[in-house]
Amino acid sequence: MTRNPLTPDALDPVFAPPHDLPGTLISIVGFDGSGKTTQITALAERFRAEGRTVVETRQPTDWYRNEAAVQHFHEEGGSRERARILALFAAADRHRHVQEVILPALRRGAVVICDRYVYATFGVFIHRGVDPAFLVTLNQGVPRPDFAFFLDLPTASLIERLRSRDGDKLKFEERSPERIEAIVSIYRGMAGQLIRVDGAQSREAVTAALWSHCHAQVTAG
Ligand SMILES: Nc1ncnc2c1ncn2[C@@H]1O[C@H](COP(=O)(O)OP(=O)(O)OP(=O)(O)O)[C@@H](O)[C@H]1O
Ligand SMILES: Cc1cn([C@H]2C[C@H](O)[C@@H](COP(=O)(O)O)O2)c(=O)[nH]c1=O
Repeated sequence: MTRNPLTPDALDPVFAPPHDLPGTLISIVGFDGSGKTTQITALAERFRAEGRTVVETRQPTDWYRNEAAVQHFHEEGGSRERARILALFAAADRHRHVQEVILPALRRGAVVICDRYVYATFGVFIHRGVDPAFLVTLNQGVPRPDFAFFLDLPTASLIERLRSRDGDKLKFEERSPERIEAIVSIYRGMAGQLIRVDGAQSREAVTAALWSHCHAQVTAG
């Protein structure tokens, strides 16, 4: 599979100018099993305890996930041509989710915590041979998160967690250490766009690290 490099500034044109809405957008990315769901639940609990309205959401949405071709692609893999087609669908799903869920919640002043977001589409589709510039074009105009975190873990730890959670029911990428490594390297290449957090720490330590980055600004909002 061809892997095109993602240059450090390549992601910048994807984002709209900084939003001035009363809410806060937080994205948490990382390979499957890195602890995103666990941390989103923990952060949401903390923000609610501070009296904030929180919207927990995710991309891709079920509109994308429930499509048979998508499920086949994630379970069994597929060609670069198929990946390009699904990249179009994933971008449509993202723009729809931004317009219908994220922006309305930010306008209401909510803390929106999004599992994955646009970063993950680069991880998945560059690995499958899609040109990064094409992905930038498709996804252009999405709001830049106020905070975007990357939960970084060694491949062996990811595999251990996925196996203990899902047994043998692993997806195409999850079944191969080389594929995991390739996708995680794409996330690491987005340094500068993402705040890296050591996801191998205890659940509580990861939550504390995320909280320390964002709580002051968010609870003041
Ligand atoms: N810090 C941690 N230490 C040990 N185990 C953890 C930690 N965080 C999460 N886990 C466990 O690892 C597994 C994966 O966590 P979780 O479901 O939160 O990851 P995820 O990134 O949301 O996964 P996916 O993308 O596949 O939905 C779960 O069984 C969870 O209980
Ligand atoms: C297009 C697209 C796909 N993904 C992928 C990455 C994951 O393998 C699955 C979602 O898995 P989850 O563990 O159920 O969250 O979809 C993505 O994350 N972003 C995309 O744009």
